Amino acid sequence: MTMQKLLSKARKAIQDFDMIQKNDKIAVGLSGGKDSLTLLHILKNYQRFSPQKFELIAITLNPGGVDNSPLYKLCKDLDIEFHEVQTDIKEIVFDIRKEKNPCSLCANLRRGALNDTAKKLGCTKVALGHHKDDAIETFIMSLFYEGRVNCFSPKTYLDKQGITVIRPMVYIEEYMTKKATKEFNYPVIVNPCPANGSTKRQDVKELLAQLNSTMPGVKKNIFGALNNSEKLFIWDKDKIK
Ligand SMILES: Nc1ncnc2c1ncn2[C@@H]1O[C@H](COP(=O)(O)OP(=O)(O)OP(=O)(O)O)[C@@H](O)[C@H]1O
Repeated sequence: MTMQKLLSKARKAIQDFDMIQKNDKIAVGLSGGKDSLTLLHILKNYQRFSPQKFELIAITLNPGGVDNSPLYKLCKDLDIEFHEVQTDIKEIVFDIRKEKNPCSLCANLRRGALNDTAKKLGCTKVALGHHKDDAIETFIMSLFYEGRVNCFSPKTYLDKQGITVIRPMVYIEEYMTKKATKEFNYPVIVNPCPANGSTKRQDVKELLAQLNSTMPGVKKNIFGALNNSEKLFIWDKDKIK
């Protein structure tokens, strides 16, 4: 039942944003966290009935010193080609650059290494495990911390690398990835990051949960606004003049 629900939401997002084309080779960025493990499982199932035939592989970037052997086993069981790339991201972020706000540098380094590896392996697409709650949180973080109306896109073509990033789980709520993780017993790799859980994203997540309990529907409305570009009423001086 959980897989059927996940598949129906993923299929809708894939179709709404035209994410997959015939003969695509898609690399799932597999962190070993619940979200990308769920994504890998969804795409493996989706492959069976997708109208566009595509190849699927998984890439894991090791930030340094993580035992990812459970991911090798999982991919073997699912019959998915698996690539682990050793990196020195942890050393660069924490020992060399000694970043006070490590998350954005770490995310940039991971994104670059993942896209480069996918390109080298002949992939046309990279799939990331961002879900609906990530989108709502990112939208609010941009507004609150940067004063911008902005969010990541469900599909982005990167012309430098010639690769397209897709996020097939943008209609899937986080609670569903937690449920899938329990139900299918995914081999979750504990995130070794010292900043894990104490980030701005965590603050916004908690704030939204509080708001949503006192004002039910808040998260639904934020997500609705994100999907309604025609109703973006902002003060445009040139148009108002
Ligand atoms: N070390 C990594 N190797 C490969 N892909 C990664 C790695 N870290 C992150 N990604 C990809 O980028 C996405 C977003 O990264 P982020 O750190 O926000 O993860 P997350 O929201 O905690 O998700 P997850 O539960 O999959 O770790 C992940 O879902 C995954 O697809």
